Amino acid sequence: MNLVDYPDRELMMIALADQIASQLRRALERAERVTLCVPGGTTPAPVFELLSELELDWGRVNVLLNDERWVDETSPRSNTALLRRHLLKGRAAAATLVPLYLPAPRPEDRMAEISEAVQEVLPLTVVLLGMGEDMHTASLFPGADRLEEALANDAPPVLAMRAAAAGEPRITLSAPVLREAMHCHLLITGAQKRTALERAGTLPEIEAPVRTVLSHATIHWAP
Ligand SMILES: O=C1O[C@H](COP(=O)(O)O)[C@@H](O)[C@H](O)[C@H]1O
Repeated sequence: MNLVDYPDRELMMIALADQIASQLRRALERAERVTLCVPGGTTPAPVFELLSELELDWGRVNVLLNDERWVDETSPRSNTALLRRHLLKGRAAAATLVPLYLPAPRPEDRMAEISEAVQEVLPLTVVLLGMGEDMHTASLFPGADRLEEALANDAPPVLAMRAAAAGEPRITLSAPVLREAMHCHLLITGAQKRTALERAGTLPEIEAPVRTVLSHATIHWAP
């Protein structure tokens, strides 16, 4: 595991935002457009705030979530709303959001459109992932209904996913799309997630889905 320990969260968020911005800048020297893929949840807002003010040709950057809860943007659970509040503003307002949620009762109702839009922005240039204490990443939850399919090498790029621990239905990128990213970062905070990360290294992917990216990712941890 390529694990970087930081003395505190603030330092970690600054270092991580700088690394992501440099990787995007370097990729923009060789490609017309690049794709940044980011998590939702409670951890990444500080890194989003820092990134949104960094110098970058944001007009050539696609921004895509790792996963979304099937709720509209008025919900406090919406990862898209989090992105709009903390990342897609300031300099980064010029980036293009590729939505993982479109209004409909179920993810399956809009899957064809969403999947087509996602495939147009692959491969991911930089993926930043989070992890839950249950060792899920994106919406690859232990015990989820389509987890085995999502972990397979021939998985479709985007899947609907349901799991007891997930609350509402989810839509998520699959494991091969995450693993094939040019640069992969996993952002983890606190003692409980550190213990969960170490445990994930000893378990099969089906029990600890985050394991699917552990050999590809730089893992950033702070207490
Ligand atoms: O539900 C989700 O959880 C994970 C972890 O979130 P956190 O609140 O523990 O930081 C997140 O990475 C994912 O994108 C989100 O949908």
